[in-house]
Amino acid sequence: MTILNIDSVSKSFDGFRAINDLNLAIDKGELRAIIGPNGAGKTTMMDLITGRIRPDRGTLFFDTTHDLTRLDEAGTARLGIGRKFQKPTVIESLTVAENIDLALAGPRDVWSALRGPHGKSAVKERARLLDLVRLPDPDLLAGALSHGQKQWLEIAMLLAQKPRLLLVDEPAAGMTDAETMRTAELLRSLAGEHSIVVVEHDMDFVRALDCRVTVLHQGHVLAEGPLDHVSRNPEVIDVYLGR
Ligand SMILES: Nc1ncnc2c1ncn2[C@@H]1O[C@H](COP(=O)(O)OP(=O)(O)OP(=O)(O)O)[C@@H](O)[C@H]1O
Repeated sequence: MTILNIDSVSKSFDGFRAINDLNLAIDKGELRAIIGPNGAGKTTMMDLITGRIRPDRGTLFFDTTHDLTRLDEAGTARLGIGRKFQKPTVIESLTVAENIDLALAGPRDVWSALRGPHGKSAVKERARLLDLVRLPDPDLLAGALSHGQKQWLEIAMLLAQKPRLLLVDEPAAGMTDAETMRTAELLRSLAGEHSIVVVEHDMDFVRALDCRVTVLHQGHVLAEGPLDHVSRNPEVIDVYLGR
C-alpha cells in the first residue's frame, strides 16, 4: 500500500525548474533515503509534500484520497505528516521532559502543559518516547544536551504527535560517528509503524539505514534502488558520488 504518491510534479521558481516531472511513491511503513547533489530539489520536494508551496503541475496524494496540493502546512500536519528540519528547534531553557510535555499537549494551552503531563497515559507516553530515543535524564535542561541528543529529543517530540509520515532533513549533519549510527538505528526501528523519508548527504549514514534510495538530480529521479545498486550507476557517479 502506498502512503505518498507524487505523480508528474513540476515546480519552477522564476522560470527555473527546481522540480521537473517528479514521480515518487512511498509505501506504508517504508524507510526511504533521498540523496542528490546540492540544488537537486530535495528541500523543494519536502516543501511540496507539506503544502508549504504548490506545484505548477502534477499531483501529490497522501493515503490515496488526500490531495496535498489543496492543503497548507497546518493541514498536512493534521493529516499526520511530520517534518523535522535540519537544525534542532527544542526549547533549550526547558527540561527534556517539559519539551516532550509541550509536544504531547500539541496546540493545547502551553501553560497547562508545563505544569506536567495530563494523566497516567501521558506520563507513560513521555517515558516511552524518552526510552525510545535513549534520553535517560528527563530533568536535564535541553540546552545541556549534545547536538545529537537534541536531534533525538526533537524526533521524540515529533513522534508525540503520532505522525504517519515523517520527513527528516539531514539528521546526521554535525553528529559524531556514534550519534550518526545511533540515529540510523533509531529511524530503522521507527519504520514499519511510521513511513519515513530521510534526506541525507552522509553516505555512511545512508548505508546504515539499509533501505531503498532515491537519487534526485535536477528535480527528477535519476536512479532508485538499494544503495549498492544506485552507487554503481554511472550517471549517479558522474553527478554526485564521484565528486
Ligand atoms: N523560493 C525559491 N526561489 C528561487 N529559487 C529557489 C527557491 N527554492 C529553491 N530554489 C532553487 O531550486 C533549486 C533546488 O533547490 P533545493 O533547495 O530544493 O535543493 P536541495 O536538493 O535541497 O539542495 P541542498 O542539498 O543544497 O539542500 C535550487 O537551484 C534553488 O536555488
